[in-house]
Amino acid sequence: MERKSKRNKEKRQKRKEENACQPTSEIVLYKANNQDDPMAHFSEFRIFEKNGINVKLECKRCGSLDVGTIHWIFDLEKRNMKALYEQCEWGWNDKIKKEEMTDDKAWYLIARTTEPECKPVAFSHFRFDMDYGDEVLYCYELQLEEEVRRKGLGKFMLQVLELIGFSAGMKKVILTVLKHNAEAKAFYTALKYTIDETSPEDNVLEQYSYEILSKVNKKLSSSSKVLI
Ligand SMILES: CC(=O)SCCNC(=O)CCNC(=O)[C@H](O)C(C)(C)COP(=O)(O)OP(=O)(O)OC[C@H]1O[C@@H](n2cnc3c(N)ncnc32)[C@H](O)[C@@H]1OP(=O)(O)O
Repeated sequence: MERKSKRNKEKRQKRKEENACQPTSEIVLYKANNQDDPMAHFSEFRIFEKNGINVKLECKRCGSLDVGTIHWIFDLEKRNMKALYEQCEWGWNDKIKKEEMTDDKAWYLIARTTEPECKPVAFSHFRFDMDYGDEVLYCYELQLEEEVRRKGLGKFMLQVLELIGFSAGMKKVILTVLKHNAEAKAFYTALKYTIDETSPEDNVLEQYSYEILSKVNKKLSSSSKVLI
């Protein structure tokens, strides 16, 4: 008994010390959002060469993207998602979507073919943000051109997002998926994303056309490394 209570006391003390060492949410988010390049620590993950795809990843704030890239991002989003949005109460609105996608908080992970073409073929719009009191990497979009799908690039990019988010101290990677987007649902399920506790549940009064999925940062403790 005595040993146990002593151990409990030690545990409580350790937890107290750990909590005292935890930076506040504001600091964690400030640091995450003020990085020059969230991929700086993961240069080895910039290249994806598999199944006939040869692309390079770059990670930039929306404000650092050139007009041509922003135009392509919106065009791909519209080609991939407009019909799905229109199948539910969300509907599609160019102006609202453009505003969301060019918000100051928006970060982009972009895959381009190698030189000399440097043609963009896939992107993710993500943000470091607070969500119900948690610091999260919110994956707003992961969009691939049709010709590069089902070759492992989506999986690779999502894993890079996890690396970026978890190493910046985010508690989870979270996203919203339309329930009738069967391909995306199969993809996130294959990558072990599960229903987030904040996902709304259908009831007799209200049915939701979307669900919120997440993957938790299991290693988040004082002993894990926040790299920035
Ligand atoms: C938060 C959001 O952005 S939701 C919207 C997601 N984006 C879209 O719906 C746009 C159109 N689709 C896409 O851009 C892509 O197909 C994505 C992002 C959904 C998936 O990326 P991909 O590169 O095609 O997937 P990837 O090849 O990495 O697949 C990994 C695994 O996911 C599963 N998977 C992926 N696509 C499918 C599919 N269409 N049907 C069934 N399972 C699938 C498989 O288990 C696959 O492994 P396998 O190929 O060894 O069987």
